[in-house]
Amino acid sequence: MPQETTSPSRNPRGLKALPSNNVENPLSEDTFNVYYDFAQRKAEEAASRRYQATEWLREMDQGASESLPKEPSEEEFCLALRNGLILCNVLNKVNPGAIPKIVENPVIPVQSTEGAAQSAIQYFENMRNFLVAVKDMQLLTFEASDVEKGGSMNKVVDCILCLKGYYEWKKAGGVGVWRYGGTVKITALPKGSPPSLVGSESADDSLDGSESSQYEQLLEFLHLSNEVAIEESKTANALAFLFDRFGLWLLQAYLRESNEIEEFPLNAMVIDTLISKIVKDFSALLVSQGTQLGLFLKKILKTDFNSLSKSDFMEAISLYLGQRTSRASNDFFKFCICGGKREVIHQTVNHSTAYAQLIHLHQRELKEIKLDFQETKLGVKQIHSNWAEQLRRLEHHIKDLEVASSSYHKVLEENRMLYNQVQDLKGTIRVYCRVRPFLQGQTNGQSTVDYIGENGNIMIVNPLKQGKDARKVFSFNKVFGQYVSQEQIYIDTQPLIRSVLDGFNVCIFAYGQTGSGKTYTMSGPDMTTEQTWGVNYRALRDLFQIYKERSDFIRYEVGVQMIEIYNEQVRDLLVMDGSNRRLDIRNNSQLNGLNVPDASWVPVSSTQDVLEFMRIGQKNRAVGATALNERSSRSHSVLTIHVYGKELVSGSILKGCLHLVDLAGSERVDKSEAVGERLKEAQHINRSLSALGDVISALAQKSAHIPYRNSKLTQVLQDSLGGQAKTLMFVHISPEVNAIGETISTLKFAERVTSIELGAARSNKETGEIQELKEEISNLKLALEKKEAEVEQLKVGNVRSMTESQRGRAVSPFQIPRHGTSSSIKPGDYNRSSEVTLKRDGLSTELG
Ligand SMILES: Nc1ncnc2c1ncn2[C@@H]1O[C@H](COP(=O)(O)OP(=O)(O)OP(=O)(O)O)[C@@H](O)[C@H]1O
Repeated sequence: MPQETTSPSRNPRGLKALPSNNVENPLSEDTFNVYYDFAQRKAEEAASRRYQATEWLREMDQGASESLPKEPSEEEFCLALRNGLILCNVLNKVNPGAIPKIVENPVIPVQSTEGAAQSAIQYFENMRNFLVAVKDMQLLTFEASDVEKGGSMNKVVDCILCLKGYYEWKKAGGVGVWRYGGTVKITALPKGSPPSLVGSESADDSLDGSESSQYEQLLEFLHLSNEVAIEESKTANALAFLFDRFGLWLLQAYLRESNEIEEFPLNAMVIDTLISKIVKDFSALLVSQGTQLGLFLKKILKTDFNSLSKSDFMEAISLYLGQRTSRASNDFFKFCICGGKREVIHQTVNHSTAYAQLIHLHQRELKEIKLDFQETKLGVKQIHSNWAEQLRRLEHHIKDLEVASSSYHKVLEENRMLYNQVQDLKGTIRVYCRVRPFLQGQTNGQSTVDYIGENGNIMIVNPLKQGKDARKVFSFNKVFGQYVSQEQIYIDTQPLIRSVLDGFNVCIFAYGQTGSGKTYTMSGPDMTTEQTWGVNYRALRDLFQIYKERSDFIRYEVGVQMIEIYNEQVRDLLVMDGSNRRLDIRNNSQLNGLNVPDASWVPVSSTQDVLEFMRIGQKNRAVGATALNERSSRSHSVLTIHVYGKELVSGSILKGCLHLVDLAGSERVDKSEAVGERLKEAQHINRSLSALGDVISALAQKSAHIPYRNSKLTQVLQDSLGGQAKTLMFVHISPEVNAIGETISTLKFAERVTSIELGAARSNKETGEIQELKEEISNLKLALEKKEAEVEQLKVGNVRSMTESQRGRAVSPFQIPRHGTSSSIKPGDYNRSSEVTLKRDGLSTELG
């Protein structure tokens, strides 16, 4: 081991730049030690590189192994190489023919003066050739003065090691450009630059020769040449290490990615491809890094060199590193924010600054979020309390509304009652108007109904007319729009049903042109669901309900009749035998309250009973087809419910009847385009409806004579139109434009009806005494009749006729038989004929 590397007193390279221990520059012991350690380390590294160069020279040249010791001192090394012989021989081995002629004088001991002179010649010749050849090969060179005493042996060592590297690369079959130490070197020199400043062949094109020279000078200035070389080799190692890691990570990542593939084709080709990809990426990365660093250095080198101190340089490097770090941190942030994989970051990035900034950013964001959260919380709380307040106010308001609404309903109810009472007192006929909706399949075209008011007004618009004539307002007791339910229609009718059980006569009839909805209102579209039940069924349901409620103090008997007026003939609809007997109408003196006493009278005790008979009646009803309506009823149907009640305590008798009338279509004859039988029907219908109009007109004018007898219809309804009855008319209209004529005439007729005052209705209630007296009179009358008949028979000796007059009179509790009413109801007979039905429904037959 040479002495200079072990002895601290020896300066292997002079250490001229290191501060010496002199009085002008006194150093503390610590500082001195630091410098000393540094100098020693440098000397050791320089010696190690020198030995490396020596070893190679000895291998390459026989002469070297003789003249150059294995581990020469710097001086020995310099002496051995000074004549350039070894260097030229070695260079010719590396690059045969590089030096065509080598001056090979016999070796003369260096101590002799002659030898020194010869050596000087050799030195000039050989050294010059060597340096030129090395320069031509674009390898590291040195200056001729470097092999003199006091020259820089480090440069000589660098040159030899560079040559060695080149040689080994070449021997290994090196292709392309060889880079010394694998690092980028400053090579390009301007013309005329001293050969000593030649760099390696790897060029950084962005740096010009002067910069290159400056770099060398800078390194010299910093006394870092040697250190740089060491650092370079360290960097090379580090890069090699990084390369390995980077490459292996990529490899790992690739293999991990392909985890699911069972049989991974790890053949040579795959490995080669992978590795070459990694190398490519890594090289690109290095080149870009190198470029950036080069730019940075250029920036520094462009500054005034003389004013650049070592600390300035270090500071600049720190600045650069700082900038790089912060840029990397930013990238790192972005990566994190973009949702990069954390574990990957932990593995690959160790940026404490980045973490710190990230944490800082997160904390700041957290703080902002917390503030936002607090604000939102407050906002929500505020909204909540506002809501609660509003809710309280709303509840209060709703309660007020409930109170107001209940009072309003009470007032409404009261109004209705009062109104009905007034109507009752006035005895006016109540008229309700109902508008039929457009039928299924009809397009909801223009409606003639323009407006329906709350107070019973309806405005009809005639699209065929212009100006004020186009609109006409009619007033009724109530107007029901197209979508009013059956239930709502019935509500105002309900009080009338109670009246029937109180002994009043009530007549409800439906008026309107064919297809305007009369049957719909009276019977409903079908009987299957209670929801669609018409007025008839609802009325009967209520009637029997009240009947039951009062059963403790009034005993009721109820019977029904159903007749049809067709072509001015009255027909019984409850016949079971299909007979088509013409029935007579008898008014005024009917003690039993039957205007058509010969029609079947059927006792009933429940809604079901009535429904059953109504079904029979509907079946028997004459139905004909016209151009206006396929199923046009061309007759008036009258369902009459007779109620007889006896108050159990007082014995008073109550007699009421309810006429439910479904009139035939009210349209004019010409409209129905009927001929023959249909024409006859239409004429009869028109006549009866005209008669109805005449009766109404006469009643409205309070005429002395009311022409009831002009039609069967007015005759049947006489009690309900003029007497002490309560009458309600449902007038129906269709909304279609083509029905406008009929609609207006219907409404005009109905308006006339509204104006009629019949006077206050009267109950048919008779006290027990009157009833007894009446019965007595009746019995006396019967007895008298009997006597008269006997006398008559005795006179003519016709005993047979007498027996006939006594036979077949069925008497119901409220059916006081009249002389000559041989066709009065015989429930017994009826029961016999409809035995099956009656038994099933459990009908009372006690009236028979
Ligand atoms: N308020 C309503 N809602 C729904 N459909 C109705 C309404 N009124 C009537 N209709 C429908 O209109 C058509 C004719 O009605 P409806 O038979 O009751 O008329 P009409 O005046 O009794 O006829 P006709 O004089 O021939 O007896 C029927 O299909 C019926 O279902």
